[in-house]
Amino acid sequence: MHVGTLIKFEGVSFRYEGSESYAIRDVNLEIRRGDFLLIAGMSGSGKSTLLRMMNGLIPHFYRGEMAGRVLVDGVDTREASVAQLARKVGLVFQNPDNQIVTLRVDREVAFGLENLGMSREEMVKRVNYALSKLKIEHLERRSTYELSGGEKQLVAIASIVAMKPDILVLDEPTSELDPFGAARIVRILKELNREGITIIVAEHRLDLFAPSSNRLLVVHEGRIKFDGDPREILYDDPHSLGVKPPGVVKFAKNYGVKGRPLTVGELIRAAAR
Ligand SMILES: Nc1ncnc2c1ncn2[C@@H]1O[C@H](COP(=O)(O)OP(=O)(O)OP(=O)(O)O)[C@@H](O)[C@H]1O
Repeated sequence: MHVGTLIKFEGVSFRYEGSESYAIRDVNLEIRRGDFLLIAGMSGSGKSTLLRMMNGLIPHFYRGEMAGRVLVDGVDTREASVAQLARKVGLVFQNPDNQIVTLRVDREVAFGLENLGMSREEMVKRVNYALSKLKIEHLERRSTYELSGGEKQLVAIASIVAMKPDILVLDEPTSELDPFGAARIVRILKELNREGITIIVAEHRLDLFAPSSNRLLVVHEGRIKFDGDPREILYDDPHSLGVKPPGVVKFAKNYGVKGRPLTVGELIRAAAR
């Protein structure tokens, strides 16, 4: 294993119980410390399944047939409990309603910390840290029932950020958010990444996430079909893998702009050259 490898998949396949086909097929993958890894692919391609294998939800909670092994910081996920893995890998669920379990925002953000046996003083610090990182201090005393879908998504992320995991895994974190809210999530994740947290995010909104990612993985029918620089696949042949190229890419190709820009800013600079 390379120095700096945090998560390693070795010949991993998984079939959910009751399902005839494999959701993940023979996946080999190394995720390194500091990566901002974006996972794309059509609906049902296996993105959520891959993420569930990174924190042990598979095989500990989801039943099925698994081949190969997943190592998190050198530990086989089959040999560690989900609670142990949660100290390293924080997973934000696709649907915040499946994650939020308490009635008030501050309690929700503290919930995971209570299970770590942390002092009250440290817990208050962590809750404040997470609320301020997500810029949702104003929601602190609100009932979780009164939150909008977007607010719930931010609270769900804050409750994982409070645990300060080495690796933050997010399954479509912007599904409930408008473009401004989604751009805010990208900024927050970028900041966390700069602070040393490894970010892994499954998303359909490539236009927002690709510019911040150092690496893009395209999953197709349970297999990794591309693993590399986002600019490469988005400019070469995204359609063959069911990936919709961002508007900037379409524009740059139509008008022959060089330099493979991914953001409007890059596009303008490239066009001016
Ligand atoms: N809990 C489950 N039980 C049985 N089959 C499942 C379960 N979860 C996912 N699957 C199946 O596994 C395959 C991969 O699904 P997965 O949810 O990993 O894809 P995805 O790329 O995350 O999709 P989406 O973008 O819609 O979230 C699909 O065929 C799906 O029907």
